[in-house]
Parts: sequence; C-alpha cells; structure tokens
Amino acid sequence: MSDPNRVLAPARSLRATPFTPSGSATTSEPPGEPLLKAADLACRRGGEWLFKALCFEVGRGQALWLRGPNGSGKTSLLRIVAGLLQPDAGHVIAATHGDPQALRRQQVYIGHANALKDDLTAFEALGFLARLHGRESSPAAVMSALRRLAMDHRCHAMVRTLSQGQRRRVALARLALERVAGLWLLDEPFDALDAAGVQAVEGLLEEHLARGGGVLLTSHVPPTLPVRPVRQLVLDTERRA
Ligand SMILES: Nc1ncnc2c1ncn2[C@@H]1O[C@H](COP(=O)(O)OP(=O)(O)OP(=O)(O)O)[C@@H](O)[C@H]1O
Repeated sequence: MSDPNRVLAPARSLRATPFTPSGSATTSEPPGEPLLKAADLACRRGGEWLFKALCFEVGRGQALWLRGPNGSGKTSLLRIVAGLLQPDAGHVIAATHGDPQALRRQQVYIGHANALKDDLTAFEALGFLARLHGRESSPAAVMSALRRLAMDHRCHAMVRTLSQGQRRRVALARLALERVAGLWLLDEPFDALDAAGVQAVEGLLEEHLARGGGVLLTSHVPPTLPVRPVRQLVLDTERRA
C-alpha cells in the first residue's frame, strides 16, 4: 500500500498531490494559502537534467522531506527555492503578498555550510547571524537560543575550536530565534548531530509547524516529528530522463 504522506513519485514529469491545508496556524496570513508553490521547475547541471516539470507545494503547518540519492539535486532544488539559483524552467511562488521585504522576513535558509565565522565565539557568531538577518539579537535571546541546542556552556568558545556537531548546533540555534510563521529551507540539518541534537532540532521544527510555519528539508535519515506526519518529495536519478 502506498504511503499517504508521500506526495511525489520521481519521474520525468513530477506532480504533487493536491494541496490540502493542515495544521493549527496561529497567524494572520490566510490559512489556506501555501507558503510555497513550485510550478514546472526544471534544473540542468553539468549538462544533465536533475529534474523537469517538478510541481509541489508547502502549506502552513507542513513539513516536506526532500529525499534522494547523492547528486539527485536536493541542494540544487533548495537553492532554487531560496532564490540562490535560477531554474532552467518553471517558477517558485512564495506567499509574500507583494511585499518584497516579506520574503527576507519569512524565509530561513540554512545550507550545508554553517556560515559561522571561525574567529568569533559561538555567542558572537550567532548574534552576528541574527543581526544580519534582522532577527532578535539581544544577549538574552542569543543565550536562550544556544541553550535550546545545549551550547550555552560553550558560548565563549571560538567557532574554530568547536567540533562539527557543535558548529552545526550553533548554526541551527538560529532557528530558536525565529518567531515568524514562514518557510524554513534546511539542507541536511541533522548532519553531524548526535541523538540529543536531532531531538532538539525536531522540537524546534515541531514548534515552527505548530505556529503555522512550513519546512522544506533534505536529510539522508528520515525526520520523525513527534506530532505531525512528514510528507515526502523524492528526487530519483535512476528514473530521470
Ligand atoms: N556548481 C555546479 N556546477 C555544475 N554541476 C553542479 C554544481 N553544483 C552541483 N552540481 C551537480 O549537480 C548534481 C546535483 O547536485 P546537488 O548538490 O544538488 O545534489 P544533492 O542531491 O544535494 O546531493 P548530496 O546528497 O550528495 O548532497 C550533481 O551531479 C553535482 O555534481
């Protein structure tokens, strides 16, 4: 029997199932409008098509797990949605209601690289990111965010002295500063995290979805959220044209 949460099967032409709003959105945004619509997206890299005619949506309160083998185009797709890469066809529509600042306020992109400055302390690096993205950056807020990822005890450590998992925790602590029910785009958020780190991030995801946010994430391990089902979008190199 097919998994009802699996929204797409990989093929030359990929189509999502019809969007059904879900979740308990506590937001002034219209509850039925998706945070993200991707229509007929195509991406070609290194002379090969990664995907074509890809359509999907992320609604409020929804998490969509982007999965597929190495090189199938997950990062490329996330970068297209984040506006960092031009698709070869199709378009992405974000629920911004014509406000050009809304996208910046509502969208969070955390890529493979942690974007932390090596020569700052964990506390300074997170504060810098918060200010850069126009988020709450008071010392209390930054410490509280570090605490959510159990990194408050290392707040004075230089980033370059932290382990990979600790750096990932500091980068992801940024999510604890978010208050807007927007779209989170997360590339391998669980990479390098131990079980406690994974649990902390899943808790943040759950809170974000509960306030009406949406999440599009890649992961090589299935994300398991305590309350909500996670839908799937599969990119599959073997079945591509
Ligand atoms: N800047 C680039 N120039 C040319 N080809 C690229 C570039 N970036 C990525 N590619 C190619 O695009 C394909 C998809 O890469 P992408 O990083 O999107 O895959 P992925 O599914 O995220 O992989 P992984 O699971 O290994 O992270 C790969 O074959 C890769 O070599």
